[in-house]
Order: sequence, then structure tokens, then C-alpha cells
Amino acid sequence: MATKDCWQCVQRSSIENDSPLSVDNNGPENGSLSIVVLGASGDLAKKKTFPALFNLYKQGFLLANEVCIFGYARTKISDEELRNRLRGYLVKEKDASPEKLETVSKFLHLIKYVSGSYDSENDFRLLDKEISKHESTTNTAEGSSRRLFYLALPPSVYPSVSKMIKTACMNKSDHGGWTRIVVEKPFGKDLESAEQLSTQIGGLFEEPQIYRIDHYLGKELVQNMLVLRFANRFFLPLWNRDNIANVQIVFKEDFGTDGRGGYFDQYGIIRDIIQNHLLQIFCLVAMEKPVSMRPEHIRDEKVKVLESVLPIKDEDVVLGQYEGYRDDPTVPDNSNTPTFASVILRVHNERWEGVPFILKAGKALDSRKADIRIQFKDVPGDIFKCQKQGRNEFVMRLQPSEAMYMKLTVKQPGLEMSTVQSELDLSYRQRYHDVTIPEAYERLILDTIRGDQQHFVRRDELKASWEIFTPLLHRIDKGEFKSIPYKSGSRGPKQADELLEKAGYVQTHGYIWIPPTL
Ligand SMILES: NC(=O)C1=CN([C@@H]2O[C@H](COP(=O)(O)OP(=O)(O)OC[C@H]3O[C@@H](n4cnc5c(N)ncnc54)[C@H](OP(=O)(O)O)[C@@H]3O)[C@@H](O)[C@H]2O)C=CC1
Ligand SMILES: O=C1O[C@H](COP(=O)(O)O)[C@@H](O)[C@H](O)[C@H]1O
Repeated sequence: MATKDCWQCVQRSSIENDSPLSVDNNGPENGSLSIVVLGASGDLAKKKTFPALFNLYKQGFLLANEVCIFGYARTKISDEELRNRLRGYLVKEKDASPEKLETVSKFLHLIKYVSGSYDSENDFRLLDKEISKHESTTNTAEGSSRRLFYLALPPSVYPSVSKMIKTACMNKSDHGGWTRIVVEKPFGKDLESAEQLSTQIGGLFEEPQIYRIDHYLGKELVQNMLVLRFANRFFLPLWNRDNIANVQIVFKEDFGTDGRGGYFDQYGIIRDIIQNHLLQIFCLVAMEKPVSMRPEHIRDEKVKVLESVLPIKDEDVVLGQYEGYRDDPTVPDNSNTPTFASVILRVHNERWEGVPFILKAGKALDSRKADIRIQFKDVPGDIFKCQKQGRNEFVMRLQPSEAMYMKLTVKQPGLEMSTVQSELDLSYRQRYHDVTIPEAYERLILDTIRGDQQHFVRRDELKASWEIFTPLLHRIDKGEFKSIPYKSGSRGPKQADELLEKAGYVQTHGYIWIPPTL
């Protein structure tokens, strides 16, 4: 019981009660709530946003007597048509018990559809009228209602949509209510375009109203990173250049761009994954201890470590493109866009000088996974000759099947004195039987409603992240950096493994993991 209370206090209450800097006065926790999903007919909305809202509803975080969800898009369809389109994304046919179907129906009845364009004031006034109508049906004091606008849209329309929201759809008075907007990546294509977008949106909304979402920050093990680092005595003295040889942050997908080639070709893997998802993880691994868990304290530290990253050297980069990528008719025949990249970041500060951080991401590779691998230095004066077997590693596997394990050397059980590689293993499925790990979007949307910006990217953070990658990206765009072809289903270009070795990573040999049985 005590442990549970303590955990909850760290997880939420302390953040909320203790964090005046984090929120736009945090606002009311109940009363009328209007969630507007702009781009309601799109892929992201159907696959991620609405299912996340449904899960929040199922768990009682969205109350039927308070909430109305508005889908907004250009397509002219009725409320019922939108609901029918969404139904299949909320419940799989095989799980469709009568109870589940009833819950889905109740949720779908909270959804209304408004059709309009993204730059028409009239259309947004119509949306505002619908929102006000909903607000008048709940017992909420005027102006204390909550309005959340989720931009599940391409960034090209962010400026016009933000302007329309500001002109026509803001919460009407300052009686403690709020208006917040959630924006998705890609947030710009380089430093200049990101800053331009930030200036446009920043001219309309205050920073505490803007939630730049990076869904990797909502993944369970990413959320665990600060607890792990700063609540455990084990790690505190080890987490530095004296003990750590190298760090890998890896994202792999075993499928290609799958019909998204047209979009992907304009961005490439660095903009799609590394500049945002992997760099956010990098921040949490490398940052100093924040003064407190207040969102601004955490984000201050993230900015500091980003600003300590040295310019990326050519010899620290390997780019690849899988064979068959250009077969997609929406991808130009001569595309040089990388679908794979391995980039070493070097941090110029007291803790990390000399420790390479290898950020690797690729599509159409040999497996699907995302993990963080901290490799420790060899033990000095090794008397057991265990260096031949492998180094200590601490691995956090974000997906699939959340786990963290420490690879370590132990005595081989038995009469002989010999050593063997083994592990201390925390596999979430085994350890937490009754816990359903929430989807990243679910958690992050709940944070936007609660006004907790801890897991969202602040403007200066975004700027610092683009500063790191923009020079390299410009060179790739100009064709000055070539992508090496690799076979679909492989580990990517062999040059990436050579880079890893050059960075000092020592592969473990002969390590066999035997999954525990219950
Ligand atoms: N709780 C659990 O679920 C646990 C599971 N295990 C499992 O045991 C197995 C072994 O674990 P572990 O040793 O940590 O991980 P892996 O065998 O997955 O990989 C170890 C490292 O070697 C790299 N690598 C693989 N091939 C090459 C190569 N040819 N050249 C250079 N580098 C290479 C991997 O790179 P890359 O990242 O590019 O693939 C990775 O960094 C895994 O399947 C793991 O999931 C182990 C412990 C606990
Ligand atoms: O943001 C993106 O992420 C997905 C991978 O997300 P995951 O949660 O399934 O790991 C990736 O496929 C997509 O290209 C990228 O835009």
C-alpha cells in the first residue's frame, strides 16, 4: 500500500500540485470538455487519436456528461458516417462481444462531425457554434469550459488552422477555462522552417497552450527513464564517461514505407524518427538531474544537453536506402532519401565527453524493435578473463514486449570456477500480470487535458534539436551525402556495423537468453 501511494505521488500529484510553471493555471479538471480532432478523416485520427480517446473513455477519464468530441475535416459526411468509419478501428471483429459493442456505441454517440475547410473563418464559426451548443448543455459556468484542438493534419495547414481557432473558436472568457492545441510532427523540415512555424503559432498561442506531441515520450519505458536514473542508487554513480563505453538508441522496422513513400520521400528517416523520437530518448538518457519533476525543470535540462551536442562529423554518419524503395510509384526513380541512418552524437560536457551516442533507425530491416543499450567499459584488472565473453550492458526494450535487463558476468553454476554471461531481467509481462500498458497516445492526450507539459516538446527544445541535424540534412538534400543500398530484411548497410565497431561497441558472443517460464 505504502509503495503504491508513493508511486502515485511521484507520478501525478507532485507534478500537478508542485508545478505552477507547467500549465496555463492548469484550469478546471471537470466541466464541459470539447475535444476537436481536426483532420478527422485522416489516418492518424482513425488509427491513433480516436482509439486513444476511446480507451480514455472506457477507463472513465472522459465523462459522458461532460465531453463532446468533434471530428472536423473537409469531406462532407454525416455524424453517422464518421461513427461508422471509426467503429472498425475501436473494436476488432473477433473481440466484438455485445458489451464491447455497447461501450463502442456509447462512445460513438459522443462524437459529432463538422465539415469545413482549414482556412475558412465561416466554417470555424460554425464549429464554434457547435462547441458552444455543447457547452450550454453541461452545467458549466460560462467561460470555464475546456477546449482541446488536436491537429491531426499536415503541418502545411497548421498556420491557417491555428489562426482560425484563435479567431473563431477560443474559450470565451477567462473564468478559469482553457483552450489548448496539440500539434504533431513533422514540426518543420529544418531549423528555419521549424522556427517559422513556431513563430506563426507562437504569435497566436502562449507556450503553455501548445502541446507538441512526440508519441515516443508516451511509451512506458521512456516514461520510466527518469525514475530509473534518479530514483536508484545503483545507477547514479555509474551513469557517466568513467563507466559507460557507448550508448545505442535503436529503432528498427521490418516493413518498408508501405504506401507512404510519397510523404516519406520528402522527409527521410532522420526527420521521421531520429530528429524527434530518438533524440527525445537521447535527452532523457543524457540530461542532468532536474531540480524537480516540474515540466519546466525537466525541459530546461533537455535543452542544456541538446546544446552540448557537437556538430555531427561526416565520418560519424552512415545512410542507407533499401532496395525496392524506389519501386513505389510516388517515389522518384533517382531518390537519395535515406530509409536507414546511423548517426553518432558526441556530447561536450563533463559527464559525457568521449562517449559516443549511436542513434540508429531504419525501415525494411531484419526485425521490429526499439531499444536503448548502455554498454559499460571493461572491468579493469580482469582476473577471470571474462572480457572475452562480453561487457556489462543495460538494455531497455521499449518494444515489442517491454523489458529491461542487465547483462552481466556470473559464475557458471557447478563445480568449476568459470564465468558465463547472464542477466538480471525485468520483463514487464512476467512481472506485471494484471497491468495493461497504456498506448502512448492515450497517456499523452490525458496529459493535455490535465495540463501537464512534462512529456511535450518545448519550443527551445525543438529549435535545439533542429540545430543538431539541419547541416547534415541540407547536405543530404543537396545530394552531397549518398545513401548506400541495402537488402530489404537485412541489418542495413554493413558500413553501419563497421561504424558501431569503430565507436567502440563490443558485441557479446555466445550469450544465450532463456526466457523464464511462469
Ligand atoms: N527480458 C527479455 O525479453 C530479454 C530478452 N533477451 C533476448 O536475448 C537476445 C540477446 O540479447 P542481447 O544480446 O541484448 O541483444 P541482441 O542479440 O538483440 O543484440 C545485441 C547487440 O548486437 C548487435 N548486433 C547484432 N548483430 C550484429 C552484427 N552483425 N554486428 C554488429 N552488431 C550486431 C545488435 O544490434 P541491433 O540493435 O542493430 O540489432 C545489438 O546492439 C535478444 O533476442 C533479446 O531480446 C535477453 C535478455 C532479456
Ligand atoms: O512517427 C512515426 O512512428 C512510427 C513508428 O511508431 P511506433 O510507435 O509504431 O514505433 C513510424 O512507423 C513512422 O514512420 C513515423 O512517422
